[in-house]
Amino acid sequence: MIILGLVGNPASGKSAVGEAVQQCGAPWINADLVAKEVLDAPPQRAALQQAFGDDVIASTGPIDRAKLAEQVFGDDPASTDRLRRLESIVHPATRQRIRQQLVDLAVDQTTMCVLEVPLMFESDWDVVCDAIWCVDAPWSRRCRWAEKRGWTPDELRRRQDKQLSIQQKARRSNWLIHNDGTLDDLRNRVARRLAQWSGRPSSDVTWPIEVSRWFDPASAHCHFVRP
Ligand SMILES: CC(C)(COP(=O)(O)OP(=O)(O)OC[C@H]1O[C@@H](n2cnc3c(N)ncnc32)[C@H](O)[C@@H]1O)[C@@H](O)C(=O)NCCC(=O)NCCS
Ligand SMILES: Nc1ncnc2c1ncn2[C@@H]1O[C@H](COP(=O)(O)OP(=O)(O)OP(=O)(O)O)[C@@H](O)[C@H]1O
Repeated sequence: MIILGLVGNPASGKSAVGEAVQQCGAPWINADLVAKEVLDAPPQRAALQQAFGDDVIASTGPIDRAKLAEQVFGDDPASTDRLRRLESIVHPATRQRIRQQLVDLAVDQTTMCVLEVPLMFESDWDVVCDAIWCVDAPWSRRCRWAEKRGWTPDELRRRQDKQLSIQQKARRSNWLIHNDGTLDDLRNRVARRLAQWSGRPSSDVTWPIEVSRWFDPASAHCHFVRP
């Protein structure tokens, strides 16, 4: 199975690229969504309550993600300590679930899947990827998209500062996507790049696209999850 990694700045369009590749027939694993499920699982809830108290999690009811975000995405060292604590609670089970999803896809003879992990390099997921695409967009657009999630520009900046810089991410990726057009432009750029990667002229691109007809899974360089 070919694993295409997606990384980039927060609120830059990684998931939009993930959805575009998924439309080409490659299942999409989104680490943010996996981590969300893990955060609500009973062992992690119990650990969170112990670490962060009733302020972020009452004994019943959902975890207050906004309050937790306030506690961990600050600029001060105490916030960084709390973020490390949160990661130590959430990351091991998240890693395990992602690994299992990859194995399941490989067992199903999937040709290609997309693995979107904001902390791709920080958590060493890059080593399982056959290629990595890095997504970025102009700051003004990202602020607009972040605002729709209720984040201020300062909140967007603070989250970004907790990650490797976009220059470091781009340097360690195979392709930097500037998400500066429409969603249709993005989708078509993705399709053209997939065509190029599979050795087809990009003029060949006509929708619908099926990556299983374009790629030979045996060409995957990483056999980590081969059953
Ligand atoms: C603090 C939490 C509850 C805030 O939830 P919220 O719904 O506001 O954000 P969401 O989870 O959708 O993340 C949005 C973006 O924030 C950034 N972000 C999230 N966690 C981290 C982190 N540990 N370090 C740096 N940036 C992060 C990423 O760019 C991510 O795409 C949540 O982000 C969390 O549980 N984080 C720890 C788990 C984690 O590291 N997830 C990242 C993928 S493994
Ligand atoms: N080219 C575009 N034109 C218009 N809207 C876009 C474009 N690219 C992304 N968006 C929108 O911007 C928002 C943020 O995009 P997306 O969720 O893909 O970012 P992300 O990088 O995955 O964010 P994060 O990792 O922080 O969760 C979404 O609502 C998405 O639909």
